[in-house]
Amino acid sequence: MIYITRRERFSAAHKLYREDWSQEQNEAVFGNCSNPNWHGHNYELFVTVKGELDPETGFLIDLKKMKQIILQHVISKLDHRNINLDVDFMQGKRASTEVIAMAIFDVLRPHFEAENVQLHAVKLYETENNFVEYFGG
Ligand SMILES: Nc1nc2c(c(=O)[nH]1)N=C([C@H](O)[C@H](O)COP(=O)(O)OP(=O)(O)OP(=O)(O)O)CN2
Repeated sequence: MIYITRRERFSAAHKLYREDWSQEQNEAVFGNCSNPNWHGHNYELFVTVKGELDPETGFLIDLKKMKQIILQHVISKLDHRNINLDVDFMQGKRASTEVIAMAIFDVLRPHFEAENVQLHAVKLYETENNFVEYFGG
């Protein structure tokens, strides 16, 4: 079993809030991340897949293919977008780093399975100090 990781980046706006809470409640729980007029992050995404090497190529999966899957299904939907409003796979979900990482995992998993590799982990940095790792449910 071997693992390979591709890094991508995207910039996006979001806020952390619940519509069923007052602004005061949102601020008490989410702090300035609940600012009504949004705020942005430069996210860094690491996607790791695992499987067996193809002895003919020495590849687990062609990194160009890996890049294309991540760009098509994730980055193109998130980059320069509002995560709360614009992103189909985030509708009805909280835009926390944890939830975004889990949603990205669920989006990507079938596309890598179709390439005969297993999605191992999604690591998502929201800031240079804060990141989440998700290994599937
Ligand atoms: N469990 C979570 N907690 C928080 C999340 C989250 O996604 N999951 N998100 C936020 C804010 O959106 C934001 O990421 C926090 O920003 P900040 O604290 O400013 O992060 P920095 O790394 O820049 O902070 P330093 O204090 O400079 O380390 C809050 N909580």
